[in-house]
Amino acid sequence: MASLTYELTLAGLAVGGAAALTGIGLIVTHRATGVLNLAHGAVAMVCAYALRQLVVVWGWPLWPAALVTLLVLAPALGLLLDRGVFRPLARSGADPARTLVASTGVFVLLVGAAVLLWGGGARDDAPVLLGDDPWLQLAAVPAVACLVTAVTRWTRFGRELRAVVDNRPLAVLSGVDADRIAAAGWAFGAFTAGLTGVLLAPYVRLDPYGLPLLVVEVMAVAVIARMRSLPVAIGAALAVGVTQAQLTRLHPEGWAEPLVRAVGANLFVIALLVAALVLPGIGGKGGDVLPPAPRAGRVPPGVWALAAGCLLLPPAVAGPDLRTAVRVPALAIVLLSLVVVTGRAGQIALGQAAYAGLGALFTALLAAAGLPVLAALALAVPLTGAAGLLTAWPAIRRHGLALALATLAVGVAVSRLVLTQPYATAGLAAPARPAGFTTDRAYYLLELLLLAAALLLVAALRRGRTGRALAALRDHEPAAEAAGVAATAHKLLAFALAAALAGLGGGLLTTGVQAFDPTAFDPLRGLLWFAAVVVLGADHLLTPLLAAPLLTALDAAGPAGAAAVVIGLLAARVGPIPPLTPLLVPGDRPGPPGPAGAPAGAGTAPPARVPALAPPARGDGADGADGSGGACGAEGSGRADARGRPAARLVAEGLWFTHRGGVTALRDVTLALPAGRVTAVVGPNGAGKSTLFDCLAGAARPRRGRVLLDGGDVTGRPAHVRARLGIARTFQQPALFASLSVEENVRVGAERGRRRDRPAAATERALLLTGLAGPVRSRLTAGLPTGTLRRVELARALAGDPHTLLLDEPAAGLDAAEAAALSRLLAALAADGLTVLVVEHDPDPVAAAARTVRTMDGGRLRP
Ligand SMILES: Nc1ncnc2c1ncn2[C@@H]1O[C@H](COP(=O)(O)OP(=O)(O)OP(=O)(O)O)[C@@H](O)[C@H]1O
Repeated sequence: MASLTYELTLAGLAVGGAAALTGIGLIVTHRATGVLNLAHGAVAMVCAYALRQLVVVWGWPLWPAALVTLLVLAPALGLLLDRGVFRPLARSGADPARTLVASTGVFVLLVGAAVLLWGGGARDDAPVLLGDDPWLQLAAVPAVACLVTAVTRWTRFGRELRAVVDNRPLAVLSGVDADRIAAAGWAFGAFTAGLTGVLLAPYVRLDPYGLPLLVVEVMAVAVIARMRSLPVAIGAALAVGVTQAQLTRLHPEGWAEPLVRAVGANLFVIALLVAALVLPGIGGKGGDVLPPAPRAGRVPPGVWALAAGCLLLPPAVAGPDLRTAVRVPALAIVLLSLVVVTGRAGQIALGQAAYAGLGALFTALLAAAGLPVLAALALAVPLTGAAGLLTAWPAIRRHGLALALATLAVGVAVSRLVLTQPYATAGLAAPARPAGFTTDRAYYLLELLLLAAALLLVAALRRGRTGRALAALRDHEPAAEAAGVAATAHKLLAFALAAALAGLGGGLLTTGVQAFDPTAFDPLRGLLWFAAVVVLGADHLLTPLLAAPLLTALDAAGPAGAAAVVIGLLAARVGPIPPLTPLLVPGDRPGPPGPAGAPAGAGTAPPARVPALAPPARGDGADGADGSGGACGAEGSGRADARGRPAARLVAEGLWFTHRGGVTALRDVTLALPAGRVTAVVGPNGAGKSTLFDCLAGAARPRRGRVLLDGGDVTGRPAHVRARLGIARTFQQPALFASLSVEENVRVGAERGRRRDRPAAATERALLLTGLAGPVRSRLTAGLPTGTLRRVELARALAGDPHTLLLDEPAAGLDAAEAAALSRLLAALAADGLTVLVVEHDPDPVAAAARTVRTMDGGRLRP
């Protein structure tokens, strides 16, 4: 028994050692470059194949071949990735999401290239580098860790590396060559990837798919180590490795047996799932979702015709056998799911293949249980949607890197723990096609019908209120929440709907090809589909219609791996070349929904006492009413308290707030905002004004104290709820939804604010009030002058019919005339009963016009 324990521990330590090497490589690359290299495993696989090529095919002696592979080839590959992909991205200031897309592209590209070069089959003749002694393999771990520690602690390079990690711009200013540091990080990361691949290949079968995915699984250890601590990564890797090995001793009887076996074989997957979903996310918050393409555009009718032609061609020209073609509409529906979740909602979704697989599995299981296949499909779709909801719940609070990892972890876990497990799929037959649709041609037409229905559904979603809210969240999450959009609910909706659509596609696919094949829903497929949709234009309905025939044709007609190489090349270059919406005509954007439905006349005009904002004289395309009307100083029509003073509508009561870094930004701040008055808070940089503002608007929660609205405690209410209660806000930097037109920006506020019953009329009124009712209403906000952007933000805030308006430095970037017009407007709105808070740096014209001006300093309001 003791010797079995020893043997198993040793085997576990060997696996854990390889995992630890992966963790070290990932952490070092991440620290030096800021990139979590998803393609680490693909580099490992390429190096393992290269060593095999040198030794087995070309007959080189083992050690020279290993030295060439690890010390020349692997670092060269790392440098190539740095120069060819990631450095241009870093220089162009690409956000983390785009970098992730590029690393997904590199992953797909390397796998495709390996399949092209060496074929897709598994090989079991990988050269063994360190013999059978696991201690030797294990010794490599502390050796590499010590090397890394010594280099980072005691060399000039290490000091510079730490300087770059701490503050890259500052390090560059003090003469550190950050590019050199990043290049070295990539070279070293690729070396460790190579070492992992070469050590692991003899123990697992060498194939282009398995090894990269194995390395994805062991990413868990780097995540557990918060991409930071080498000892934690090593400890976690060894612990999981040993536990996994020891689990093989358990042999429970009955139903638990296959489950324990599955868990025992996939403990790293479970660790990844837990690390990605349960541990606090790595990476920052906000602004790191996939950005929209800079311009949506009108698609020339010819392109739509081409797409329709591609889809209609097979049944028109091919004979009765459409074996390959039946994959196309099903795949298009799966890809359409990515248009919803990634394109419209901006969420990185790397695990979509899992939902397609679950849809296929549910359809097959329900059909096997005796349901007619269409009923099985109809039930499988909501079931998959529910699975999407369940898995999205912990994932949606994450952003960027953490979200990518969470969705990838879900994809890998579903594939490993469900789709490939005998307890879920043993003896499962593909569902028979529905009666009347048994021939390929008839089935294809049925799929086309369902695809058309799915397209119509998604088109309606995108055009409507929900689509605008999703785009708003994607473009600027804090601003969307401030406008009243419930972020969590909308993201869940996007994930669940996308999962349901992917489930429909998966169910159709498995019924179409008459086989349940788990490899069709492998996590690598998920990466390929994600990359394909992103490079062809994620937020466009045409993308799935073009990508599905392209991928299917490349798979069927091209050499194996060709589709992955093409898509991988495009995705890896997605940063350096302009974002790919090649089929769209720039600038030729159809106008947003017009004022149709808005009642004409009095219903849309600003109230007589409120002057509209003057359009700037610069001629930015805006037009509107003349701002000369004057209700200046006509404040104070709000309700009054017993002593005749206006009653306070919004009250901050003894607020204390401490930021994460330990800075106490608010110290016992009490402020009452009377209804029907403009109140200003002025103060120097760092006084705490924005923090107070965030506490009032619901973007931050005070440590102590309360926020009261009309006497009710709203301290715990989030930003979108406060917007619905009537508190609207603007931001210090204009925060707008870049992919929406001016009018659509305002419309989001009208649809989500305090009064939502007549959004078209409310939008029109806000546009008129802010001088934006002319042609500028259909412009995208990118490129508009700051003064106009501030007016769009104000219009969005006013469109929800708030009773309280919080304005953060509204005069910043305005010229004197614009600022004067703004203070006239605010005074008139206050005269109409609006409660206004203006936070300003200096007592400028806007703040000066306020009835009450309070000064803030060092987190306290002066009496
Ligand atoms: N996210 C944050 N994390 C840590 N500290 C913060 C954060 N935001 C602000 N602070 C600190 O809190 C204090 C108050 O900052 P705040 O932005 O509220 O001041 P402010 O008066 O609005 O200044 P400014 O006009 O420059 O925006 C400052 O010392 C600032 O450095």
